[in-house]
Amino acid sequence: MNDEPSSNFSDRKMTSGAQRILTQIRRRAAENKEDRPPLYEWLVQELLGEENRATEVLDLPTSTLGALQNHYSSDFSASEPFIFFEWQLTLLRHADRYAILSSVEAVTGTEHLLMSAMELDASTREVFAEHGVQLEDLVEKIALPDLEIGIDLEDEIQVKPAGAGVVDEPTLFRILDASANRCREGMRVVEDFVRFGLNESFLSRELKELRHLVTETLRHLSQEKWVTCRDTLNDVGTTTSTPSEAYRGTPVDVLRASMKRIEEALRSLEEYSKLIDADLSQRFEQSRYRFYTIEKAIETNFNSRERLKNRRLYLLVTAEDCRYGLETTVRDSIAKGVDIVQLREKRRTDRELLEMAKEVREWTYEQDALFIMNDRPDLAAACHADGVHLGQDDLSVGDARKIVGSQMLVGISTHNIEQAREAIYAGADYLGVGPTFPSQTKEFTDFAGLDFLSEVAAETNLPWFAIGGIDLSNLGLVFEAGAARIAVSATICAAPDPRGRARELASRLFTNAEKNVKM
Ligand SMILES: Cc1ncc(COP(=O)(O)OP(=O)(O)O)c(N)n1
Ligand SMILES: Cc1ncsc1CCOP(=O)(O)O
Ligand SMILES: [Mg+2]
Repeated sequence: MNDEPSSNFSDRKMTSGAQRILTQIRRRAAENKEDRPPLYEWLVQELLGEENRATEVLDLPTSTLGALQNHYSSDFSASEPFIFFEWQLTLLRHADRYAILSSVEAVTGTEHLLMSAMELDASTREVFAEHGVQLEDLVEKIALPDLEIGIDLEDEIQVKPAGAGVVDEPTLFRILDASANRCREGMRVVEDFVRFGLNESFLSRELKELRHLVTETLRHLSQEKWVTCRDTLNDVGTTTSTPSEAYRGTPVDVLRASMKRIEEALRSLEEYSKLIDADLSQRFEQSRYRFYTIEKAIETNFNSRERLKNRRLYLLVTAEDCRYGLETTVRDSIAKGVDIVQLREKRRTDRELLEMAKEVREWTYEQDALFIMNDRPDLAAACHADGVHLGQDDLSVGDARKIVGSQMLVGISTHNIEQAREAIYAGADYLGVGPTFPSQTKEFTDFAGLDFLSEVAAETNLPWFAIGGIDLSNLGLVFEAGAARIAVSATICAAPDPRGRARELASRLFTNAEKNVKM
């Protein structure tokens, strides 16, 4: 069976079986452009055509399965004009829901694709009903018992009932002492991950600073008395542990558990210190909010690194600057190694821009490149782009995320190290770093230059792209400054041979990455 989890498909957790079947349909749809492809019929045909989790969940007698396969072996004509990309997006949105219902890992598999097809397409539903299969039956088969999916494991902890007046001073100190330790220990665990696992200088420093701040606040809380009140042997909490506490599958599980512990501990400190000093309580509250921000930046950091892994060549396109037109430039350059395309149009009406964006979206999708919309989160959302790029004067990351949601990539232009730090802290997925050299595409009076690239290289491993006047002649200097990724425009769009230029740039980036073992 080809149903092992795979993480490479549109950043979803999806089994390789489901991924392969969707790729197959996409190919069929691409070959069959003029027709209105019968996508649901093709999907079911593929699902029934092999042994997989869908057929396993169906669990049909051979004769019924044979009859269904027979039905789906005929030629179909579609009743609706589906665009593959949008069709797949809807299908996966529904499939993901079923995946969440069926396991805590929420890996989307062939059985979830089948159920979404039955949910979304009346004719699929009818055909299966004729063969005695109802969607509800399949849902019942895949759904975990409530106990396993909805349970809050913390509720299982047995704590001695606390009567009125039980929180006397020593008890209060014991609570504060336990929370303070939990908080500091958790912070060490997180710092270790960020420092040694992510190799992130800036975020490590932020964490360290926050740990010192919390320690400083604790110092004001007559901590010397706490230790004398400590009574570890009689602490009921030391012997109670939940199943989730004992199991940590990956370092990221360790990290996440620790981040939650820190937040809980800070909350506990905040609440119980109110009984002693309201100002100190407020400081714990501020530390908790600051930690939420750092948590988000850490999560974004490793997610973005995964999503942009091996994507090093980023092309900015403006139709009128493309010597061979927009479509040829985009398609040819992706074919030769461009991994990300940004539509950067400054003089279009919104309607024109959205139409163009939808086209670039299709071209990039067909060739597995990412598509980023410049400046406009609203249009990025409307055309289902992979991301949006923001300048220093555009919307903030937070405001853009309100429009594009948490899954879309948000990139930010930065021109000095403070802006780069701020962007990391704000949860940007990647940085544009420049301008490095004078550019044919945009006029500048000030240049951040190569030194800025070196500063960013020392500060973060969040994906960042050196930009501004980069071409084959100065690429060596850009690499020497520590860049592993570049964003370019004129050197490809205005080149006599954009394919050759893209190939050469991609090859040099690849060789550089091999040398430096950078992501
Ligand atoms: C990848 C990338 N980096 C930087 C920029 C520049 O963005 P911005 O400063 O907003 O300027 P405009 O491109 O909007 O003129 C970018 N677009 N892409
Ligand atoms: C939009 C932008 N922002 C900084 S440099 C630049 C233009 C990049 O294009 P080129 O590679 O042609 O200099
Ligand atoms: Mg901009």
